[in-house]
Amino acid sequence: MLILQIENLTVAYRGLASPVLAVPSFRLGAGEGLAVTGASGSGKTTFVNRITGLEAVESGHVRWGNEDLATLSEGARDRFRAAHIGLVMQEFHLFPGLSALENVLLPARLARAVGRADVTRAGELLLRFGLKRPDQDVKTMSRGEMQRVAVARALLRRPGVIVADEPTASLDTEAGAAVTDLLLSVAKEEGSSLIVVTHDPRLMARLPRRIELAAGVIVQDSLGEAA
Ligand SMILES: Nc1ncnc2c1ncn2[C@@H]1O[C@H](COP(=O)(O)OP(=O)(O)OP(=O)(O)O)[C@@H](O)[C@H]1O
Repeated sequence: MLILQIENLTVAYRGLASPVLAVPSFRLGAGEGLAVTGASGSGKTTFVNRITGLEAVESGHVRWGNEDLATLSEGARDRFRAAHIGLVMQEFHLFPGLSALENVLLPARLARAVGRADVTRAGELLLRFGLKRPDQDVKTMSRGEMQRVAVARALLRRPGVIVADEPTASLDTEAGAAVTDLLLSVAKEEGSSLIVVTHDPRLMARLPRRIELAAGVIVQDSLGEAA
């Protein structure tokens, strides 16, 4: 169970008058759900890339429990992410030519030896997600099916934190609703924190807390409104 605590996080690029992200203080309790919204260019991806350790925290602190991503090397951040964060991206990043099952297992295969328990869990996740053909090549799947494979892959190692960047953006209403249901129900069952970047009002409405970014600043936080 990991609490997210951000302090004085600033991301600035040379030549730009102001930082693209400036978060003086932010906290998300373990197991909580958060929607991150904001116009194009407001800093959502920048935020996600820093809290997941995909990119270095050069100014400020991003702590998950006692681990400060600002103090970790790229390799250590990668290991931290592999152990604790399940990532679902808008572009699914699946490998065509590999089956659904192999795609779910791939990150685990790259990180370590894959055991029978991993294969069993991968198959169970796919089945639960309504994908009855684990051997189907992902390149023959619909977008909704591919996104469900990507969600299954993110959940294989039971991450304490699930981060999804526009997980329903390229899906039709029905497929988007299916992916939303899966993310919410699995996060709840496993007690995982769930952070979702989204413009999708249906998805937003189902998360207990919402922040809005504008020009790199959190301009609205529904937690503050409720208090
Ligand atoms: N490497 C970079 N160098 C300069 N500017 C950058 C760099 N990366 C991002 N930016 C700028 O930072 C701002 C925030 O970008 P970011 O991708 O986080 O926005 P976003 O909210 O995710 O947008 P979208 O919804 O369009 O994906 C943008 O103005 C972008 O142009």
